[in-house]
Amino acid sequence: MRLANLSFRYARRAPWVLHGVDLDLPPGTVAEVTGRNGAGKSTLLRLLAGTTPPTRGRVTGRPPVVGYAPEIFPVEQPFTVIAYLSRMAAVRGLTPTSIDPWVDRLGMAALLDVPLRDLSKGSAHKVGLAQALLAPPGLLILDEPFSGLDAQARAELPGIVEEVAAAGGIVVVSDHQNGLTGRPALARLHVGDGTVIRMDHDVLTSAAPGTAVIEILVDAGDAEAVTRKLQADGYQAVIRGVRTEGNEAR
Ligand SMILES: Nc1ncnc2c1ncn2[C@@H]1O[C@H](COP(=O)(O)OP(=O)(O)OP(=O)(O)O)[C@@H](O)[C@H]1O
Repeated sequence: MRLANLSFRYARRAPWVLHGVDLDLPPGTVAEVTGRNGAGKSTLLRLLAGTTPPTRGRVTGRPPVVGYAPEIFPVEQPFTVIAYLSRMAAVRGLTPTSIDPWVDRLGMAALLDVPLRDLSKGSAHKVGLAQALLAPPGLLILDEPFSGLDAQARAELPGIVEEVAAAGGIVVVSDHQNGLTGRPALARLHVGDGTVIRMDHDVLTSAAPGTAVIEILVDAGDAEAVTRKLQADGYQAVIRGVRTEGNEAR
């Protein structure tokens, strides 16, 4: 899946939330989105999920089955949990039994007959996660998935992420609680100043102790040549991101 020169703002004269974002997310990628409050993480997730169209630029190669669990599950719907999940299963062409494993894994058995609007915050969050997982997602977008979850569901979530990635799915998680930190190949997408910089955890942590990890800015057009030269000189060098606006790469 690829984002090409993607820009977004909420209104015509509003400031750009994201500007000129280029991003490649190969199958099996697990990425954690970081950035300060208001940086644009949830906006990026909605653009990835396709629930918000970009103002400019393109998203290509989005997998056909997208599971999206928003930060706040919309409970103002006239259904019980089981009626809602059954409908979601039917919409996706699945039988009602597709709900069972998620009821079990997320610990939702006692919630099935509860009206959505009576759910606690954490329980509503579980329903949001379950609906995103009903059909095996080629792209799974989780906005603050650990927020408000009880111990059983928290413990279950990293395994669920691994299963989706192992099946070739892309998983993108916005997570202030660092619930996936420690995963060996965790891509980090840092959102700030309207841009998204990719910092791969394994690159930063695989440096031998005592090794200095340095970041340099070069003209975007020179980035590949500079990287090859550094590699030829024996350095570990990767392009972490390109800032279209400043025409720089780091
Ligand atoms: N529906 C909206 N209409 C107008 N502006 C919005 C809307 N949603 C978000 N914004 C603005 O877009 C910017 C990015 O918001 P976003 O929710 O994507 O940030 P975030 O990084 O997810 O923040 P947080 O960490 O607080 O959840 C903020 O300035 C926010 O005020």
